[in-house]
Parts: sequence; C-alpha cells; structure tokens
Amino acid sequence: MRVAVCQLNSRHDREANLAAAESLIDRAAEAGADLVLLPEYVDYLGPGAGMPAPESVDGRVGSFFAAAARRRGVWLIAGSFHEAGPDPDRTWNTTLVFDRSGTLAAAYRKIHLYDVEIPGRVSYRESATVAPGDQPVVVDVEGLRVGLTICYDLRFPELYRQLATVGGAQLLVVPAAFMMHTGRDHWEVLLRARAIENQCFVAAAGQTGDHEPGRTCYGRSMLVDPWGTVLSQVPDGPGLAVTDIDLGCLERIRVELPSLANRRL
Ligand SMILES: NC(=O)CC(=O)C(=O)O
Repeated sequence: MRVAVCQLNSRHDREANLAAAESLIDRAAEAGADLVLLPEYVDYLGPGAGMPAPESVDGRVGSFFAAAARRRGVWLIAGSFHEAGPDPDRTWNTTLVFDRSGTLAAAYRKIHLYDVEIPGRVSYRESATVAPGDQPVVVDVEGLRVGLTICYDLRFPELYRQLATVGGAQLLVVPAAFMMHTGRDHWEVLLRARAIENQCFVAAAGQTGDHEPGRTCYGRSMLVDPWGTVLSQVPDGPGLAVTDIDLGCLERIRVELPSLANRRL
C-alpha cells in the first residue's frame, strides 16, 4: 500500500483550498499512491465570520472529494471539514474516507477538542464552535485497518490504544492543524510515541504556515513506522511525501517485541 501525506496552507477561500488539495491529490496519484491523506480543515481555515455555511457529508466539500477519489482511482482520507450537525451554533470537525470509486466508506468526528490557554502564545476554545464526536472509527482499506483521529486527539493515547487493540488498526492517521508553538516541541514526539506504543504505522498530514486570524501551523507532515522511525517527511510549505507501507515490518515487530500482547491492563 503506497500512502501519500499531503501538507497544505488552507486559508479563507474555500474554492482555492479545494483546488490546492486537488492538485496534491493529482500529484499523489501520479506518484502511484493508493491512499491519500489531507490535513485538518482542508475546506477552510480562516476567520469565523467568513466561513461558508457548514454542510452535510454530501454537500460541496464531500461531493468534491468523492469526485476527486473517483477520478484518480485512489482511497482518499479527506482531512477534515466543517460538518453541519444538530447544534445550530456548533459544527462537527469531520474526516471523510472515500474509496476508489468515490463511495463514502467512513466518517469520523473529532472527539477531543482543543481548549487551551497558554498566555501570550495560544488562546483557543474549539468547543465554542465545534461539537465533539463520541465514536472511535476504524475503516478497512483493501485489507489494511486504518484508525481515524484528528489533531488534538494525538494527545490522548487511550484513543489510539483502543483503535489498535479493539479496532485492530495497523495504520493510524492524523490529519492536523497543529500550532507552531506546541508543534515544534510535541508533534514528532507524540507521533512517534503513538507509533511505538501501538506498534502501528502513523501517517500525519498537517496544515503549514500562516492562517488568518494570527494562527501559524507547524506542518512537518510525516509517515512513521511501528518502530518509531520517520520514513518520510514533507519540508516546510505545501507539498507531499509518498511512502510504501510494508505490513511485514509491522508483523515482525509485533512478534519480536510483543508489547501489545504483553499488556496487563
Ligand atoms: N490544533 C490542535 O487541535 C492541537 C494542537 O495544536 C496541539 O495539541 O498542540
């Protein structure tokens, strides 16, 4: 299975964001990718006041990515977008997974919301505008078990453990818009830890650079193997990295160092 992680600088113009994502999907498909991962909020990352109305999964954004998956014949994990839910004041932050024919295979709604106050650095209250999901999701991608998470979820190891054990995940994906301030110290450490402790591949696709109003994202999208080795990483700025996943490596590590099997709790 060849996996592409795509890094974007999504901003306040939804159509421009979709076009930028499509051009990376095209490049990934041309590089032979079977599975393409986009970052969190691939539809819109800008001021709340200018945001297009949230949509259902078959609205403009969902239909656009379904068509892109079908046109290029790839599995597409469309980062996340602003999904309309029952609460008129809050959206869901939702990942959509499309198969090679553009059929919706799974949807995951971000469970852990980024409510953080780091004086002078980060002030963010995601729960004011986003409602949390409550369902862990694992999707079968042609025999590869893929566990879905989004950004701040990365700090909650119990979710990943559940995806790997109850859900049987072999690849854990993390579409993200990780902040620069926290990302430079925590991003790679957390991704590698989730890979090592769950003996899974981890694919992480981040937003990069500046986004209004005053948000800077860390980027450094990467693919990590179950030993914790970073197999590939996207440099600063929009771009992608394409890497083959070898499940033999995962199986060997799980036999040689059977920490998942040795769990006591
Ligand atoms: N932006 C996020 O949801 C999370 C983040 O930046 C962090 O955990 O740090």
